[in-house]
Amino acid sequence: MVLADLGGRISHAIQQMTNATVIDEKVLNDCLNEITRALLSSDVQFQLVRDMQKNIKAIVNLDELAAGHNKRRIIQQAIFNELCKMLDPGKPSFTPKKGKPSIVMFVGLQGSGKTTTCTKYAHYHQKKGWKPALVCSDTFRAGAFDQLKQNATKARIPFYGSYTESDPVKIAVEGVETFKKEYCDLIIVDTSGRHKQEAALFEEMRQVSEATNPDLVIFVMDGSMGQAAFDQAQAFKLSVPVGAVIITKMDGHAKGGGALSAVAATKSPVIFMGTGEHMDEFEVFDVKPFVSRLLGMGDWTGLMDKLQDAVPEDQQTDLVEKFMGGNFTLRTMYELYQSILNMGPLSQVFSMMPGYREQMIPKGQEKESQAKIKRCMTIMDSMTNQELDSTNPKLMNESRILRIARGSGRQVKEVMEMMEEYKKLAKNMKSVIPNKGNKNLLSQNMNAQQMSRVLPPQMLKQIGGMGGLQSLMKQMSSAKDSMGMFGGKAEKTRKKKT
Ligand SMILES: Nc1nc2c(ncn2[C@@H]2O[C@H](COP(=O)(O)OP(=O)(O)OP(=O)(O)O)[C@@H](O)[C@H]2O)c(=O)[nH]1
Repeated sequence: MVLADLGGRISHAIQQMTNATVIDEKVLNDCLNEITRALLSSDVQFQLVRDMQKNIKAIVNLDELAAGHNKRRIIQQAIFNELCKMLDPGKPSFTPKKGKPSIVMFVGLQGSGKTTTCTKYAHYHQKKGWKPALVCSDTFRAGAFDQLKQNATKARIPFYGSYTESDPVKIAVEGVETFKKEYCDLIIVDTSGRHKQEAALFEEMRQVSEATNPDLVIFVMDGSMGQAAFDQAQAFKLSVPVGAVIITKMDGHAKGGGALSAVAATKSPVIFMGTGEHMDEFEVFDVKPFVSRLLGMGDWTGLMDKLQDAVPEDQQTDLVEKFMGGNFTLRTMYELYQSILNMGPLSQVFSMMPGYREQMIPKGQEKESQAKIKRCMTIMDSMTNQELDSTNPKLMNESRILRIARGSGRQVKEVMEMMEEYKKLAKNMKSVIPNKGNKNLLSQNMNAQQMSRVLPPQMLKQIGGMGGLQSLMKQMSSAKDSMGMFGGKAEKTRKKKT
């Protein structure tokens, strides 16, 4: 069962229980049995599921619950807490410190997504001001060094490896020494994998670990891994001091069970998850928001963080001012597009909203829309400052349009289409801002109709048109109230991520 289905089945079981007129032993048992079946078919280890059921029953003693107690809330809370407990080993992993050299070694089976994840991890930290570097000590798979080199070059991250040296330990040590001298503060060592858990793989990992003495060993696991996840994670933990886990491919046919089992086997937390092949499809793994999302309750904290990252705080008022003041110029539209691209793939952003279902944004369509946004930005790159800052559409005469098309290498038709889109957006922006004094766009309680007018058309299409937007907004507002209880609320005192 894929992760989205697991969440769906658990929330359905809770909903069934909530619909019952009276919650008695039978209703509770039916609910817990359905959750158990869902978890087992998601490959969560049997013992973990059995313990969870036992714990919930111990907490929710229906006879002892005094009259007046809200049984539903207590049961829901117990299920939520138990799922969180399964994902929380109770101690945080080693966290590298910016400016202080740390060595992080990645281990995992071949094809788990290790090399891709090393680059994502480096890129994530680089964006936050770190100086990462990548070492390829995978001498087993032909082409491994080329892959890392290609990824690293794309992300502008320094790398080290060799086409001729066959000793992985030697390469790892040389790479680490090289980057220490260059004052890199995050030295990431990618190791080789094998298709199966083999003695040779574990011996090689042990030697690389002994020689480089990493501050943190990260076990990378394919999220679609089945029942074998527990044994696999445990085998790695027995060979090297695994301190954290990254689950990859959570976008595809991922089974939530793998994550739960890996935590139990390694007694280490999941710190990130991979949600796609692209560099930015990588998210910090926080237990409460994850379970919240699993139960279809959304992740307000993650969403707020994403929005915060996309438009830096000091520029937020600026952007809103531009919308409010009616000065929706082409430059404003450019900045808006830039923020959308900064947020990363839209499916990732929307997956944080309550009620979101993966099918809402088909993958192919998302790529097409992002490409269209980029095309528009290329066109705007060929405009003069006067054109970008003008609010007079008449300024864009034929000769200017021809010049822009030539300069950007796009067709005249595309420039005209973009101008039409701009005019529509500028008009709609004005119409949805009734109170110029109120700077808080969200507090204006826009309805779906109004919202649809200010969303770039590509974005609206991705959400599933008007119907998709309506259901999304409905679910957002109804789920907002229950968020506090599930810990998914954007806490004001939320810790700052490093
Ligand atoms: N959809 C999806 N694909 C991923 C993700 N992470 C990695 N991949 C893909 O999985 C495949 C294997 O990834 P690699 O990084 O080559 O795997 P590896 O573990 O380094 O393999 P070895 O170097 O052979 O041990 C590649 O096609 C990646 O693009 C993810 O989060 N989502």
